[in-house]
Amino acid sequence: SPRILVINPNTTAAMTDSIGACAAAAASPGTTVTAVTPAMGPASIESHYDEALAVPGMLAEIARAEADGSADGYVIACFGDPGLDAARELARGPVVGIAEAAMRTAAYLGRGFSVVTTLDRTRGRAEDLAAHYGLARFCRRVRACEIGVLALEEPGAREVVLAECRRAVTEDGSDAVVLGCAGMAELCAEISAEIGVPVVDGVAAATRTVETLVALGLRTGDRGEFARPPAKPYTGLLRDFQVA
Ligand SMILES: NC(=O)NC1=NC(=O)NC1=O
Repeated sequence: SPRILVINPNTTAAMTDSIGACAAAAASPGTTVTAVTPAMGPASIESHYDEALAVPGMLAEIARAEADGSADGYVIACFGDPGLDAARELARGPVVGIAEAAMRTAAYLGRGFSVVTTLDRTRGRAEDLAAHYGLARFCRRVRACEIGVLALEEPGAREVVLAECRRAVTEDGSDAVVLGCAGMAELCAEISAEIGVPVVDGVAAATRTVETLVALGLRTGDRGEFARPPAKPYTGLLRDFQVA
């Protein structure tokens, strides 16, 4: 049975627990889902700086799982898809980010989707990812709740997210809404029930996507761009990142 490692690239264990529960709920009965928190990195990812500093800790989790042979595929559970291409160089099995999975899934559901994310400053990243994945024509708008990632747990946050999702339907004419943060995963069912269009949570979408790729015996091509990185020294805090 497939073993999926879900990596929360930030270092907030409570978020890892919530993400892991959503991934496990989405997975098929025979699939094993393990969620992990990196040993180092930002408490949340809300800027390019946070995203850059999340990558080494996330990659270390993939390197460990590859050394153990303990995972058949990986989910990177942050809406910036941090370190996705580097992860694909290290992993034998498929690696899927929650933004790519959610956007590709939403594109099956109609002519256009809106993304509802956290801080306004992260909207550009979501727009860039849509374009990078060839989905700019499907992504009608990226909206921000102006709620910090760790503030999603606070009272009143879910109402703000719900209101923004409603506006995505009434103002953007979107056929689907994508939740633009792993911290929103547990709100998906509730928001879906309220707004009358499909709501895509990237944690669930990525988990099922990895499961499907593994079941089809598919993995990242390792002939060229995504071959293992060339061996070389890394210094200072990165000295343990030398690839065998
Ligand atoms: N757009 C986002 O808020 N992304 C995220 N930051 C995190 O720490 N986790 C996410 O999913």
